[in-house]
Amino acid sequence: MAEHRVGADHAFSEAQRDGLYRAIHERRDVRAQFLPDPVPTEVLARLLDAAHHAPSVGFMQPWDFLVIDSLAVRERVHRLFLRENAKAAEHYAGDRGETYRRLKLEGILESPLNLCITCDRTRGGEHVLGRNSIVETDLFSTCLAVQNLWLAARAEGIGVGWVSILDQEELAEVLGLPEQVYPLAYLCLGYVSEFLEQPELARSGWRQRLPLAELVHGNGWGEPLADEALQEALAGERS
Ligand SMILES: Cc1cc2c(cc1C)N(C[C@H](O)[C@H](O)[C@H](O)COP(=O)(O)O)c1[nH]c(=O)[nH]c(=O)c1N2
Repeated sequence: MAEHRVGADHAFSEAQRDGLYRAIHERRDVRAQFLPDPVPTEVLARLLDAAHHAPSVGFMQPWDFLVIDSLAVRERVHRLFLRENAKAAEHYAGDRGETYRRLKLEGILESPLNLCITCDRTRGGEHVLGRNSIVETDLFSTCLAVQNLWLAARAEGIGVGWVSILDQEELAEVLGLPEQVYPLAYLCLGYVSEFLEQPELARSGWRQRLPLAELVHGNGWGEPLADEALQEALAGERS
């Protein structure tokens, strides 16, 4: 009798799995490597569809997508960024301040396309299944839509950069958002000259990836894992 492998009926083929993990590991936040080439319509449609297939609390689907190709709108958003980034820079002094000022933290004008993914906090009515205790679950859901799009974009060879150094109220005004609609993610999209191997912040010495083995606990905070083999496997994972 053939050996039964648990899950074998439902697992993807090895090549498909490799593709998924590759998208996860080689996804980057892109700021400095955008090319001006437009994102083809059918590719953009696939990315938006990937985002729309994210999980959401109570199947609320609180997201909307603003496709921003107008240079005038991008210039307005870029001005918001410059203002907020000047404020952010004040938090860092000395060498750290100099390093901060050298960081490229957005590609709003260089990328051919910007996308704002919003969260309608009222979608689904008064009571959304699963959102009784934790009201932020609509925001969490929308983050998952962002991640779906980000990974699908990597598979399509398209870079995505998230710009959060923006005043949300001013951004909402520039984009004409209704009161209940929160501008959750402002993204820059486009083909790239390269995908960096490491996060840009790691490369510039700002901050390194933490060792995974130190972040995984047993049955309570700080408890060792019962499964020592898992502990060893985690220690061997890529940095
Ligand atoms: C919610 C949120 C908000 C931001 C980011 C990410 C996320 C999840 N990141 C990108 C962030 O710096 C990046 O993800 C990490 O440095 C790790 O790099 P990779 O994404 O793995 O390349 C980001 N990057 C940037 O240059 N400007 C920004 O304003 C932001 N804002």
